[in-house]
Amino acid sequence: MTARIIDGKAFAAGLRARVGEGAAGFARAAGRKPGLAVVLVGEDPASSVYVRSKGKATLAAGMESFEHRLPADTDSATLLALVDRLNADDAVDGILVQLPLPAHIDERAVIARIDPAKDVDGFHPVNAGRLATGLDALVPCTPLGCLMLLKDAHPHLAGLEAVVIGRSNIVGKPMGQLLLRESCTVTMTHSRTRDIFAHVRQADILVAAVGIPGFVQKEWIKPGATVIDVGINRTDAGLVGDVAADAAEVAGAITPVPGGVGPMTIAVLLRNTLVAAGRRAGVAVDESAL
Ligand SMILES: Nc1nc(=O)c2c([nH]1)NC[C@@H]1CN(c3ccc(C(=O)N[C@@H](CCC(=O)O)C(=O)O)cc3)C=[N+]21
Repeated sequence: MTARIIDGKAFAAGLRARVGEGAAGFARAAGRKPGLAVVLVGEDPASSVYVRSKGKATLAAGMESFEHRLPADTDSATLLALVDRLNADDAVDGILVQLPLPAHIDERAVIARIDPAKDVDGFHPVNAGRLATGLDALVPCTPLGCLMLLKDAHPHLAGLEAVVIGRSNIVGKPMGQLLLRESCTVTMTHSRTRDIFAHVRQADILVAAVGIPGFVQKEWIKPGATVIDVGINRTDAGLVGDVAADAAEVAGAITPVPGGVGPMTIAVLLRNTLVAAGRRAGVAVDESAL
């Protein structure tokens, strides 16, 4: 058997189109477009590419894009002052500060400074806490994108064994929360987990977010499992995921790299911006239609 390939690129295109319709409806009701501000400190080439594609996707969805590029030696006070200005700017519904930041800047302090209502990355402790306690939250884009792909593949997630590899605040932890919210039995594994394959082997649903190319081996996969590969690793062989390519011979369904989770991250960012705009402006946005 060979796995069905989950087409994240196509799903993301559909989501972007639905967000575009929602953005047009918002604009009619509010008299302005939803606005997303993206802040990039320094000139990391990969980050620069992502920021440009975010800007293009934002405009294509009928939203305003505000790009702020600051030099690599920008000090914390300057960056925090920019965040304060964006927090106060009524045209800005979403704020994304591209990570990682240069080492001399305290990332946590910057994230904590963003108005939680504009935190479209869902990284602010208030949003993390709201997600964990079952309140309406802005949810991190990558794990929410993974969940959308999973729900599409598996209308009934309740009771399934889900294993997450990786415990970052950006992917692993919120992914675990989302799967728990869907009533999966969730196992969180990480670099210190003993006999990790013995856990992975139980997984009906596997989400791999470790950042090690080909870390998950074919033999670890339960036959028929749904595998979401969050890894985007640049190697001499090109972009590869955290799951070995031959795992597709065993899995029931699997996301490719590229063309899987990556495109979903940007589409969900636009979704979160529309949701934030609706909540801020008191304009009804049908989140269930997204
Ligand atoms: N505050 C913050 N929020 C982020 O969401 C954030 C960030 N910082 N820093 C960098 C990472 C990375 N990221 C990606 C977005 C899209 C693709 C994507 O579209 N990938 C395509 C193409 C990959 C390629 O060709 O490079 C794919 O997987 O098919 C990948 C990675 C968002 N990030």
